[in-house]
Amino acid sequence: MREIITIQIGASGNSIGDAFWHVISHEHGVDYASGRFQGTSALQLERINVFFNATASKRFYARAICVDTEATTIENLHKRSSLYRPENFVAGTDSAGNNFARGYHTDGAEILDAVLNSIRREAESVDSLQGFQILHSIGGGTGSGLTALVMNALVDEYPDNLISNYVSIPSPQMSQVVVEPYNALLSMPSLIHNSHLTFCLDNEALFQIVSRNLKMAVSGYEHINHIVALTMSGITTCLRFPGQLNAGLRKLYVNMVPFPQLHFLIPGFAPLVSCKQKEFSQGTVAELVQQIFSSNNLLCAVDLRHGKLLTAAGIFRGRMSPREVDQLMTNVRNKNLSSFVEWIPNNIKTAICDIPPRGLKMSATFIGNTSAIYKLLQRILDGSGIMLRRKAHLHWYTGEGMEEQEFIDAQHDLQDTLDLYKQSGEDIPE
Ligand SMILES: COc1ccc(-c2[nH]nc3c2-c2cc(OC)c(OC)c(OC)c2CC3)cc1
Repeated sequence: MREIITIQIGASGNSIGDAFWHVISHEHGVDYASGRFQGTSALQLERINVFFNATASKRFYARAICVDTEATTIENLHKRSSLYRPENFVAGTDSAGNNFARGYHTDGAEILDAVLNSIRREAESVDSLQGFQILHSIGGGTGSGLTALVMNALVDEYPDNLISNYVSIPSPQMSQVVVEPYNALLSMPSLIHNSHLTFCLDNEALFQIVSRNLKMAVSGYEHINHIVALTMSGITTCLRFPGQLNAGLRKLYVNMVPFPQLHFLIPGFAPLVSCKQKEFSQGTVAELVQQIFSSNNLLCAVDLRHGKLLTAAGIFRGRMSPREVDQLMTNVRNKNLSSFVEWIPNNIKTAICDIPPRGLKMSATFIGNTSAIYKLLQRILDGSGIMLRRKAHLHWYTGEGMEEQEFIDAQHDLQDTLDLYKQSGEDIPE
């Protein structure tokens, strides 16, 4: 079996992780609270080991390392569910204070060995590790700094394994901490050089989806985390259920990422409509196809029309005609050839799983590798650049052992990737 270890870091990473485990434990017939299997189909068990471990008493637990520099988040997880193994909880004694430097150099560094020991124990107990999925934000200190530290260690200790990241990206509209742009900027070198697949979860888009699509007041992160969890469930469908694809992270990477640096992926999900709109929804495949190519259903505040798709993947779930799905997806490509780069033929792939997500008859999940992502990368560059020019708040970082040069080096890394994405929309990058 090709097992994946989930590493959820910081308050945001653990909130996203808990929502993910809530969704996929139900899909696999596992009771979220107890870990007991209550499923009805062999399909739910066939590839359950990709994300879960089975205990001797036929109970299941999440193969998840839950990490934070302070104990509160971890204690709450422990109270919520027996899906998590206590030995996979790693908590520090002092928050990283919304500061990358404390997550990387001080408060995070103090718990790095404990994190790596938990990862090692899980890695040594699986049959054939395929890789990691790391869930974190880059606006806070732990999700940015400690994640970068852990990723540097992972590439050294597990050089042959895939690293995928689900990254919550702060929004200037919803900024909680003034130095979020610095933490996001400082996270980029590690994401650029050590992540193979970086799924971008842009709070700016997610807040819009909740207010505009779902017509709900944005109060907290519950709805946002559920949308993210549904999307993660869609992205991992082919890993978790048998199907026509011999699905693994590496095959997804090889087919979605034409150049190593160009691995910043935009997820989308459909349907994302309010309860009222659901009554008027036709519930057709054509509707799903239209929605997943609409910028309103993307989890990043970018417009697909402002760039070209290098590659795209569509994962359809529910009982539907494969012929109709293929025809509609082929039509999208043929009617919008200018929206796809010419230098990658056959750059759109569709997969179908007849098991729909909970509460839906059918759904579609989109993964786009588009040059339009440069706008999101530019937002991170601009947001940090404004403060850096004034050297505003730098003392919080230099006081923890960092140099201003690290900010400048991160800007150069990010600018290089941004330029490569812009170029990819015009021609084959150099
Ligand atoms: C852009 O063109 C292509 C993209 C992917 C593939 C491919 N080849 N082999 C696989 C896959 C693959 C496809 C998936 O979705 C369609 C997929 O689910 C996210 C998925 O699972 C994670 C996979 C993994 C297995 C082929 C062409």
